[in-house]
Amino acid sequence: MTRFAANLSMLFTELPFLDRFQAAADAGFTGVEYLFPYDHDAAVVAEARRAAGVEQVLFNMPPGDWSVEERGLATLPGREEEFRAGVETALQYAHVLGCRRLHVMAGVPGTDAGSAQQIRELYVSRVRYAAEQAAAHGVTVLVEPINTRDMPGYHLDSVELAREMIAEIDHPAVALQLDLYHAQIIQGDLSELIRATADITAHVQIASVPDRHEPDGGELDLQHLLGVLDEVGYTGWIGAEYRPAGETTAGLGWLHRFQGEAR
Ligand SMILES: O=C(O)[C@@H](O)C(=O)CO
Ligand SMILES: [Mg+2]
Repeated sequence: MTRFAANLSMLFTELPFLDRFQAAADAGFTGVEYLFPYDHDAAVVAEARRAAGVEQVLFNMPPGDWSVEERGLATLPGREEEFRAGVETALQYAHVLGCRRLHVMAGVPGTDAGSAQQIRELYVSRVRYAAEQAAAHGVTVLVEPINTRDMPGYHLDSVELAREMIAEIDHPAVALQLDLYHAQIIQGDLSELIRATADITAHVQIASVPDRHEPDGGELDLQHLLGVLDEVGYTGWIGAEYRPAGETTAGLGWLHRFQGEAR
């Protein structure tokens, strides 16, 4: 049975954050993910999760100052202390929330961040550090290629680069977060991509392309993609990370259709 997680940063935003857990459960989701829990006390978020009876699948490590377009610290020189403190905070939340996956965002290094080689070395050392800390807590650190139309200048802008980085970091607690929405915009050829990355993929996300709405519309064929994930033996979670075209529950026909099918 395919397991779908509601991304609470995008779904059920009609409701306050803490109410979205129950809304996701009521809609039929068995797991949740979101970008950041840090505006709330970990115990309060954990109680919302527990009361709703959903699994905490994923969230992101602190990204720096989101309001000034910082999108992760892993490639930003001179932010070592903040990066390490963020790893610690994220692992504390993961412990309280019972979460086994943390996304570490690469960041937008900018033109004054150093040479390509220096940025690469910094990225490798920071993600390796996060993985070493995470492994001690039974947590896997994920890296996610993001398309630069949505996030201009984002460092990890291709799946090929993610594979190279994972190989170079060479730590069992690092894996790929394969967001099929970004991957379609970056390169397409998704069936082959799912097959080629099956050995390193620990989390998948879906949305329609190009609008990032419900995953059963636009240029992707969700039924086909779920079939390929089945074919390669993917048994992990699939995050529904899209902006609903209208009210969230009104657009959940896809969930009922695919969850209802014995897969
Ligand atoms: O795809 C996305 O945007 C997210 O998965 C994320 O973590 C960064 O915004
Ligand atoms: Mg994503």
